[in-house]
Amino acid sequence: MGRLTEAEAAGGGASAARSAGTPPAPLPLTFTSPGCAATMASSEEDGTNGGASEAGEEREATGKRRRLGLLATTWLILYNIAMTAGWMVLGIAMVRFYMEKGTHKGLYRSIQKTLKFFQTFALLEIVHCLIGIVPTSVLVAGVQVSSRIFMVWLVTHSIKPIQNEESVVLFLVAWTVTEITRYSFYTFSLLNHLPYFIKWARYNFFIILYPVGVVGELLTIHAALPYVKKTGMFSIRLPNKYNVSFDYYYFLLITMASYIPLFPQLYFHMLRQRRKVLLGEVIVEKDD
Ligand SMILES: CCCCCCCCCCCCC[C@@H](O)CC(=O)SCCNC(=O)CCNC(=O)[C@H](O)C(C)(C)COP(=O)(O)OP(=O)(O)OC[C@H]1O[C@@H](n2cnc3c(N)ncnc32)[C@H](O)[C@@H]1OP(=O)(O)O
Repeated sequence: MGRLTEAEAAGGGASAARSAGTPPAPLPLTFTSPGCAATMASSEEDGTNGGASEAGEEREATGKRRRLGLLATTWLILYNIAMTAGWMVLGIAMVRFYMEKGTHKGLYRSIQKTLKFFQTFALLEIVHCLIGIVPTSVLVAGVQVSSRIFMVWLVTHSIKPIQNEESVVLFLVAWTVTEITRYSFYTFSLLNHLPYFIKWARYNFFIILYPVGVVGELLTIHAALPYVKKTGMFSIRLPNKYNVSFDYYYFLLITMASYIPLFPQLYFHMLRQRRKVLLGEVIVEKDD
């Protein structure tokens, strides 16, 4: 499978696709698409003409909202507002804590309830995708959300001795800035009043924040390893009546290793989204 840039799609690429008997890919993928894309890679097919005039974009957005339905749009607006507010509260609490105490020690403890609530609430993103009210790939959303839930509940919440690690602050800051930007981007987009700065921030901040967040997460899991090994927490040893064994220590090692194939997929997905939205590049799959 090859890919066409916008210029190719407009000219030779599109005609090549036509002459091959393949109709050009429908652009853009709308909210009425049947559910979510099935694979991470397939999410790149949803080309959008980012180079269209503002009026065209607005018409397109309005059309999209109409097709999405009032109920789903209203729900998404409320959801995104709530999430923006939640992550803002978290961000302000972190800044206040640091200004008052002058240390990061105790910071996680002070914000953990808000963090757990809003990060767990983000499970709805997988639901949104499954029921087809957002066009994100269910795999992309699933990997993103489940890795966060794992970090919050099965690592940071469960392993108290690591809660004061600097690496926890690293991923908390990366997550918080990202989510305030991301949810406000969705909110303003749904309201058809998207300031350019928010759009720019949504598709540029991640370039630094994604690796920073991943480093924070990996260092935190790494810091947890000695404790997990010593205590044998969440592990099941043989012999037992079910004849099964599970070692959380090795599970953590495997999880760390799984970042190697999975993180680049998410990162490149975001780079493709960036090219599409900021640079107006249309990526069209063509048959070889
Ligand atoms: C059980 C053990 C599990 C262990 C797993 C281990 C896996 C390890 C690998 C994972 C590493 C992850 C690390 C991560 O946690 C670190 C960080 O997050 S650090 C901070 C930086 N992070 C980021 O920048 C995150 C970037 N990620 C995202 O933005 C999303 O999660 C992602 C799902 C990747 C976004 O993808 P999406 O395809 O949705 O992109 P867009 O935002 O451009 O949206 C596409 C279209 O969908 C519409 N949309 C999406 N969501 C909404 C919504 N809530 N409301 C309204 N509309 C929505 C959006 O408007 C776009 O529409 P259109 O194309 O029509 O304009």
